[in-house]
Amino acid sequence: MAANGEQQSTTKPPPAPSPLRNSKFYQSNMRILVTGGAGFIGSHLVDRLMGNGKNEVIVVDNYFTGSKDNLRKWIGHPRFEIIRHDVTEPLLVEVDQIYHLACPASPIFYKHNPVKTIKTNVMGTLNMLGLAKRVGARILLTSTSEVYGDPLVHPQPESYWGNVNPIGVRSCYDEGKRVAETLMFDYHRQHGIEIRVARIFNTYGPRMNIDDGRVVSNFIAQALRDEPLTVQAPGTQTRSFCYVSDMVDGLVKLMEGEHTGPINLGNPGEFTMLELAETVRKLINPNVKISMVENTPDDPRQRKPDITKAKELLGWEPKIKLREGLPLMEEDFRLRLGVPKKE
Ligand SMILES: O=C(O)[C@H]1O[C@H](OP(=O)(O)OP(=O)(O)OC[C@H]2O[C@@H](n3ccc(=O)[nH]c3=O)[C@H](O)[C@@H]2O)[C@H](O)[C@@H](O)[C@@H]1O
Repeated sequence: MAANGEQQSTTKPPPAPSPLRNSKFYQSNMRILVTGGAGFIGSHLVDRLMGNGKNEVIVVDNYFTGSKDNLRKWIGHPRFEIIRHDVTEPLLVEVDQIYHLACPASPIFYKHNPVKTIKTNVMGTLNMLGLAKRVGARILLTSTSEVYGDPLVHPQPESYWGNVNPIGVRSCYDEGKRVAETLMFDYHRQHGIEIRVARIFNTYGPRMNIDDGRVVSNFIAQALRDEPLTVQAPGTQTRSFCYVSDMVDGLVKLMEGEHTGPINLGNPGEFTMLELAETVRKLINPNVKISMVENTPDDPRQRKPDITKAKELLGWEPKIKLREGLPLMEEDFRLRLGVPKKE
């Protein structure tokens, strides 16, 4: 281990990138693959990558939770391509960078077909690492705060190994992402692949599926529909919510920087679910009720990122506070649900 806690590559140099990169007539545009690019975070990342006016972006998605609608503005653009493909099957494309996001992230979706979830994490990551090795691409994995399980250390630094139930209903995702991280580091050590590992904490913003099932989208949709906000018991469990544009900044900085990670990306502002419900109620609909409902097994009791590494190594920290981000998401949900703001 190096002094900063990162794993060092012990063997081969990285595979050579395409000869085009070193040729006299160098292509200035990067070819970037985004798996899960039609999803919530993926589509915001695509906007950022396309926005620099040079990159060519290829999206791969099986549309289980993603939607072409999220990419509407890029469809037909000469530097943009979209492929309906499931990452559990191999893929061959010539690219320079791979952002590997593909996997359902909301507990109700990842628990819906747990065998498929773990296959996506394990075989999907193997396939993308195989592609990175073959074409000499740098690959970034979006891992998750769920690798810390129900954490006994608070806040969670990257050096914490976690407290995960290996046979619980969440393990298809938690353990799946843990294996995905292992595969990333094994390919790095054994084959010299250039890797980047981000551990993403709860993220929210426009384009989340309205019936995604995660807490911020649930509360906003419920407040707009005049339905009670469903706080899962005990309501004192905490989460830290990062606005999606901050998250995308962090992902791009990690990919472009020199550090393999793992690096936590999240907003350290910590709230109980009851506090979140109160905030949403005050902001959107003061008449709405809060109802306490049953929780699901193994729900982490506390979660807050230690972002010292992200600050020091990437010069990144989130800018948007929950109170600033929620209204932006409210606006998007109002449009999609057809609920105009009352004067
Ligand atoms: O939002 C995310 O980015 C994260 O969402 C999930 O993690 P989790 O923290 O369980 O997300 P939620 O389903 O939004 O639950 C957060 C908390 O809110 C509570 N909750 C959820 C839904 C609801 O209607 N009411 C409610 O009180 C849950 O009990 C839990 O304590 C995923 O497992 C993570 O991979 C993902 O990074």
